Amino acid sequence: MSKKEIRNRMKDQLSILGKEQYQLYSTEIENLFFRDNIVQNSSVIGLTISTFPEVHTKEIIQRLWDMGKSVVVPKCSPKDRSMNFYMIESFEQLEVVYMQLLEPNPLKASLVQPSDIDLLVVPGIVYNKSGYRIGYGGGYYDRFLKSYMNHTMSLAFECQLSDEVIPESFDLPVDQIITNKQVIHCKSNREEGIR
Ligand SMILES: Nc1nc2c(c(=O)[nH]1)N(C=O)[C@@H](CNc1ccc(C(=O)N[C@@H](CCC(=O)O)C(=O)O)cc1)CN2
Ligand SMILES: Nc1ncnc2c1ncn2[C@@H]1O[C@H](COP(=O)(O)OP(=O)(O)OP(=O)(O)O)[C@@H](O)[C@H]1O
Repeated sequence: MSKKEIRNRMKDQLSILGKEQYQLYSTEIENLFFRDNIVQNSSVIGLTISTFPEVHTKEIIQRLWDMGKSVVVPKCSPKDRSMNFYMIESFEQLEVVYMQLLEPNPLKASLVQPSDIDLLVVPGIVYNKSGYRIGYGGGYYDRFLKSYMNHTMSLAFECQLSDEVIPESFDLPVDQIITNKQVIHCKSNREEGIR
């Protein structure tokens, strides 16, 4: 199956997830996220503002703020498919300008260098256990990750795992995936050849 077919099939599967299950699983992932050592030791964390059926992030962002951590979110540049991360202290610093996604308003938020982001939460639609993923097809994260050297992690519903994800030359894997059931250490899976 092609990347596009795998992506579309998963989108269909996720779209029928009931709101209650969506909330329950998202909260389970959120709780595992906050128990994680890397999360606890990171002060600046990059996330996207989720839209259904992505694992919820607004609740996570609010809890990070409550803990005194810094939250940075991406603004996309469609012309060169690059992203810049801005620090937000409130959801009022967000606006919709691109693809109906909430992004930081650069007039209301400050730009942060990638090297200052301790942990980056990478969005996606389908993942394998070695951390390779299929996203929305923009290639934004594939490009960004080339020069991002700190910790990476994805949040996913257990049903988003599939061994059908075959990496292409430009794909870069995440270090860890947190699902509603488990924490997957992708780096060691890659070393052991587990897909
Ligand atoms: N909530 C959330 N925010 C996010 C992401 C995400 O996955 N989730 N992104 C994760 O990367 C970035 C935005 N990703 C995007 C990916 C694709 C397209 C886009 O233009 N898609 C075209 C098809 C592109 C193609 O075929 O090459 C389209 O849908 O028409 C836009 C944004 C940043 N913000
Ligand atoms: N590092 C890169 N440099 C240049 N082009 C790239 C790079 N990475 C990906 N691309 C291009 O971007 C397009 C989208 O890539 P892909 O289908 O892997 O996106 P995705 O992983 O689903 O999206 P995302 O990374 O935004 O979550 C592809 O056509 C690919 O050729």
